[in-house]
Amino acid sequence: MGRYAADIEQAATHIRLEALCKTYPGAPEQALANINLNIQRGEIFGIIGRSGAGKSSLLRTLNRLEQPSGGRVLIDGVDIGDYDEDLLVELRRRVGMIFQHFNLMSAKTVRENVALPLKVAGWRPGEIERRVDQLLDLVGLAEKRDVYPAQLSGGQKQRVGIARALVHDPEILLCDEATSALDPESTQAILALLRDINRRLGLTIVLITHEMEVIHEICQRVVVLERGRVVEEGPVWRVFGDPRHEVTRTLLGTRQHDLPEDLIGRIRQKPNGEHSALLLDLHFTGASLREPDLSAIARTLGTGTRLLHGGIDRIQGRAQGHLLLSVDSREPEAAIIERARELADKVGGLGYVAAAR
Ligand SMILES: Nc1ncnc2c1ncn2[C@@H]1O[C@H](COP(=O)(O)OP(=O)(O)OP(=O)(O)O)[C@@H](O)[C@H]1O
Repeated sequence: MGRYAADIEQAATHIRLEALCKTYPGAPEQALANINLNIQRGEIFGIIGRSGAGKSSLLRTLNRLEQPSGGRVLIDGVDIGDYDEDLLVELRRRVGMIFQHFNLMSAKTVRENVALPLKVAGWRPGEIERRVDQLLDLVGLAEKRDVYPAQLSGGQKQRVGIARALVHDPEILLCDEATSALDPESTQAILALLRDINRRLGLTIVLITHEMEVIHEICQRVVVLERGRVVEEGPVWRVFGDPRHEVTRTLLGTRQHDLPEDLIGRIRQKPNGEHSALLLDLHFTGASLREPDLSAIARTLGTGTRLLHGGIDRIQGRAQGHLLLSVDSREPEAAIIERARELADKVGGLGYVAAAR
């Protein structure tokens, strides 16, 4: 992670959305309904939500590819809603964009693809050459400058897309599912590149994705949309570590702690005789910055305590996750949970399992 959420919170607002609404002609529902958001300068900001939640609509209002039906989009405090054609051309140079399917011209070489927006802007050939070389160096594609897109891997194509998006030295980069068409290795490489240009160029990056790993890897803050509304927003460590809205929990489903089948089969609501152990969930949300202290767990819960399932992940420098323990004790559940509170951010009993002998 580059900057952590605390630093980002102190940065200046770069993009501000005020009561933003979007209704498409003939559509029964609003695609965006009263969105209020601040995106800070230099942060990597993620937008997630189910299909049709309004992610693309939101992203596309930031460079006026979509015209809002109501509310305002302010960039550096300036409302872009009244921009005329000339100002829109200038805006789209300040706000670069990359796409899932790269949108490259297949009949043009890498160099020509990157050069095109500069040509359109009337740059002189010598200046174009210098700028294109500089950008291809930045994205690590200098040796591919004269090949055609068909000869490139997906990751390399996206590097061309990134170089092209950076030609006018934008202050904002919009990423529309930029890694969704890539294999895991290329995804990692593109994310590393985005992180690198965010740091080196101070770019504000706004991305939409259905890949939660992408948010986990590079975003500092994330917003969750549902039916055009913001249902949850916050630092990634908070939203991922302690999701509050059901939609967020569903989206994070694969990352969340799920009980394995065999354990589900063994859980009883009540202790079953002598050999029942309480199944205790220690949840580390990241809020307290605490890390699981194994000796404290053993001291507090007793030496008969076993780790059955779970694990700890790290997001933005915070340990997060669940540890599922079986606690072999005759004490009432409430007393065990009370004592366990000092061990984790949240503690809960999930039932009873047969104690190990
Ligand atoms: N050009 C359009 N005309 C009419 N309705 C549209 C148009 N574009 C989007 N919509 C509708 O607006 C809503 C939000 O769509 P949007 O594409 O912003 O969602 P999304 O979260 O990006 O979805 P996905 O993840 O499937 O790409 C959906 O109900 C969609 O059907």
